Amino acid sequence: MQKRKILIANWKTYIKNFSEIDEKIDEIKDQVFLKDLDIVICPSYIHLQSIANKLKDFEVFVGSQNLCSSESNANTGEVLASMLTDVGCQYCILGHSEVRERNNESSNIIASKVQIALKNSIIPIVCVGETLELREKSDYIKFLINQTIESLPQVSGIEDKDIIIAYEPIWSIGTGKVPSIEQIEEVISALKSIPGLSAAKFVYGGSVNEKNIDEICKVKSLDGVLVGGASTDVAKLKIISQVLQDDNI
Ligand SMILES: O=C(CO)COP(=O)(O)O
Repeated sequence: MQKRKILIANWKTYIKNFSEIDEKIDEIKDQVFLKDLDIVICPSYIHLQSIANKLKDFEVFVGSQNLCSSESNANTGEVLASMLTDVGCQYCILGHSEVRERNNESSNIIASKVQIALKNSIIPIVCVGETLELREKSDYIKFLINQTIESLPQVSGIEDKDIIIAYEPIWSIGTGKVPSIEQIEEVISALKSIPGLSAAKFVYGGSVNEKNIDEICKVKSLDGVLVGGASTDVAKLKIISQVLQDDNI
């Protein structure tokens, strides 16, 4: 059975002030038509509550870009999963390569964050991806399968849980370089072979924009896309959402 398609907008730190955020959300409400698609907006922590409030009666979801790996009280500088749930956050991006690299975050830590997200009714969007060097020099499929398994709590324990696996090759993020249909297909079908992920959705991220979304939609094993830069432009977001809905990827 085909899963409902999803468009995840990772706004990273592109949008810096509340007035710009307000404008974008109003534009999304006015212009983005949703029928056969879920849209998740992932702003920085500071803008999350305001966006969740603005989107309360509108069928667009809100996600965070990380969460704390602990649930205790003393975590200076962190945001707990329960705090995210409290402000209306339904999704969370975990293991993004920018976070893995900056925070030296291991897949084991990401696995514990996935567990915490699920416990707090947050759908984890688990990012995996290889560097260009790894793709050229070693068995990248084996690496990606291992990275995915290590980034999940315990594959047998997550069966039937709502989880999103995002394949984001690091060499494609923000570079304009997009893998071929065959290259995406190869990775997605390898990741889908991991036991226990029958309920999971699989999305692609890395330089997705309004011009290449038609081509990316040819990857029939995908359930959607994770978009960075282009998602902060509502006109582009609108085109991407329309193509996803029109095309049965
Ligand atoms: O990192 C990404 C989404 O999480 C991809 O970013 P770009 O779409 O800007 O390449």
